[in-house]
Amino acid sequence: MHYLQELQQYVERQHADGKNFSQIVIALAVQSGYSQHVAQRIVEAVLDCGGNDCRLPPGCTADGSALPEIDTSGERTVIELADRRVTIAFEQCTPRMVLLDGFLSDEECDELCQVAQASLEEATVYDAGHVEGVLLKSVRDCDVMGLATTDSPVVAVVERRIEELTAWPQAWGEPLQVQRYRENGKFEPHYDFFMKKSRYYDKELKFGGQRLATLIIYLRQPEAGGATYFANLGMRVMPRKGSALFFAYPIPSAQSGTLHGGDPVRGGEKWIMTKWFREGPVARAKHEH
Ligand SMILES: O=C(O)CCC(=O)C(=O)O
Ligand SMILES: [Fe+2]
Repeated sequence: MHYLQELQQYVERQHADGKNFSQIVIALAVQSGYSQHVAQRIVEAVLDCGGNDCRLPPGCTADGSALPEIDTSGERTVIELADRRVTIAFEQCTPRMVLLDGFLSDEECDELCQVAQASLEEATVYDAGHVEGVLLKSVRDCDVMGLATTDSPVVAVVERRIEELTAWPQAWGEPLQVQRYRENGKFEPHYDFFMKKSRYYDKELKFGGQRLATLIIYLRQPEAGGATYFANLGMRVMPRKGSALFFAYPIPSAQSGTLHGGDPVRGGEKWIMTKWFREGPVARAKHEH
């Protein structure tokens, strides 16, 4: 009882200080060590807001700085971007996640696969003990290539669309990375943020800072398997051509609830394209995962 009262007082104090719903949830998660999901339930209960306030998380980190975010306010189902109407298929507050349909046209998806095809290379993966990415097929089995805006006009179009969608400068994101999974190709559950105690951490942080969020765009859907799997949420997002999945991790730890992977492909090929958003300008061309 005593403990609950302290939690309640903590939340009420934050509220009185003018913090909004998302800020209180994040502050409580950091302070208490609860997952964001549990922290959200506590704040909802204390403020008796039923979570209504969290329709539009303003997109902030624990220290109040900005995050890439997709504006889903107003219970809209469609987002009108300058060059495309996008449908909101699913959204949730914590972890912040938005699934969009029709983010790319079929032609754009095909063109991007075409552009990437000739330059695909075996993917590497970051391992805490190494400064550079390593080949580790048991963890990540797919081929990748980084796209520059000069590779095709469609890359520049998509980069601008992502910038408008997330209100995040293109320069503060890594170059788009196309990934091709063949049959049995997979990506074991992992976090996209950089691990603090790893050997690669300092090197990565120097160029653009920590990763804050991810946008996965599905370019070609496999015949079976290949869902994006959120291991701690028991949630699978099926790869559908042209759709895009956004998720953010304002706290770069397990508390973010964003442990995810790509299920093994069981038929056909799965092609995706990933954008990783950083805290600041990314100052070099090539990135490894
Ligand atoms: O293949 C997937 O669905 C997940 C890809 C992924 O985790 C990433 O690009 O960071
Ligand atoms: Fe990932």
